[in-house]
Amino acid sequence: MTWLAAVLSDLYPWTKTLHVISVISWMAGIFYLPRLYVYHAERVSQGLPEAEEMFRTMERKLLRGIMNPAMIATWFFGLCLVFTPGIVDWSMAWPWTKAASVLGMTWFHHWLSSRRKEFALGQNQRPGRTYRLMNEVPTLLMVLIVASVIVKF
Ligand code: HEM
Repeated sequence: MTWLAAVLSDLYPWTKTLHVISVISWMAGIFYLPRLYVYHAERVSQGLPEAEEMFRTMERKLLRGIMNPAMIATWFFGLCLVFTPGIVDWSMAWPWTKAASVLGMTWFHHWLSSRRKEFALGQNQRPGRTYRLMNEVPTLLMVLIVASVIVKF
């Protein structure tokens, strides 16, 4: 065992603690930001321009201040867990369903980030209903991820 593998093994419970804390912060934003977009899209279409600036500030702070750092921390501690000896058995299905789902979650994060830039420029074309529907994407991925790591099929 290399020194790095030994360090990762010693730190395992703490790495997992930090992974789950980062996950909670990331998911809080992933579920809240599309809700903000629903209200933002609907308020603007109702002609309330004074609300526009407040929504833009809330969206920017949530994405840059919480979601981006939380996503990076989730990936960092998640990959530390992957490289911890004896944790991931790639001959099982769960690491693959988890990997596919976290890639999907990361794609969704970037999709939200692109939509934020459109809102910031006043160029959102999508109705509130689109954001309501898209809110189901992270819910489905979360179910797959949690079942993968807990059931370990
Ligand atoms: C972003 C890339 C991610 C990687 C590389 C990753 C990887 C891992 C690994 C290897 C474990 C250790 C499993 C074990 O100790 O048996 C783990 C645990 C866990 N992950 Fe992730 N993960 C990622 C993202 C996520 C996300 C987005 C969620 C939730 C939506 C999540 C939720 C969890 C939970 C709840 C555990 C603890 C399960 C337990 O042992 O009780 N992970 N992760």
